[in-house]
Amino acid sequence: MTKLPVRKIVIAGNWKMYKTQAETQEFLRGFLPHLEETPQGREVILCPPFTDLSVLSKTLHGSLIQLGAQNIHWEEYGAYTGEISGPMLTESGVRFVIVGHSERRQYFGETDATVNLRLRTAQRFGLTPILCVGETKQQRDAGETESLISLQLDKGLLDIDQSNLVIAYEPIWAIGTGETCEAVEANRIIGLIRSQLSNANVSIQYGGSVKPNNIDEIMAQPEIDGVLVGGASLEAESFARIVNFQSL
Ligand SMILES: O=C[C@H](O)COP(=O)(O)O
Repeated sequence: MTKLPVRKIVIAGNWKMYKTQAETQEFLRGFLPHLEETPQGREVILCPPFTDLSVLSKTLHGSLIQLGAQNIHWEEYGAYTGEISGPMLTESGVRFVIVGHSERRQYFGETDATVNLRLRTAQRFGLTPILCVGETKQQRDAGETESLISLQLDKGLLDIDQSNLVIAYEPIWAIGTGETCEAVEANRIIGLIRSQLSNANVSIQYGGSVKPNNIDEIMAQPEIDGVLVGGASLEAESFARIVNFQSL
């Protein structure tokens, strides 16, 4: 299948709970010059901790990089200690938000129902959500990958506008482990995800131990429209190599 031009290439760095503001400035000094070599049409997103959003928003104004957040609450305001709202994010210059990352599901009790609420709210405030789905090693070994992902999509995407959405397939066993899912297998699962969508033009990323040495092969796969990068997005040179991947 040929990639349609309407499917955007979306490359996002998820910094998780890494980088102070000073470290962020240092990263940008090393990273920004590399964007001069970035081919047109690639959407580059940084999703830092909340405390870095304002500083990034000011520094990145007018650059190719878009800002993303790692979470959004479904209420506009209220007594929700530790959460953040849509208006707070948009005021900080945020355009994208990661929803349903496996670390949120595993450590913070995120369910498909709360994922759906967060997705709806992100869209209500004009943000583009990046919905994460993926299976554990145990679920893969039990042959449950396809049914699990199908359920995550069914419940997560209830009443969601698929014209303003990015999906990330992140097999949990490949996150932070150095064990990448074979590119061909990631392509197969992403094809299945696409077949379940009402809008075939949704950009679908792969995430899980994406590195400079495997990015070209991953991006050569016809169904894969981008990557969601954890560890390798923390270092300027390695994230620059990923953003400036070579088409095979
Ligand atoms: O959101 C990013 C993913 O969790 C991937 O993390 P990783 O690249 O460190 O494996």
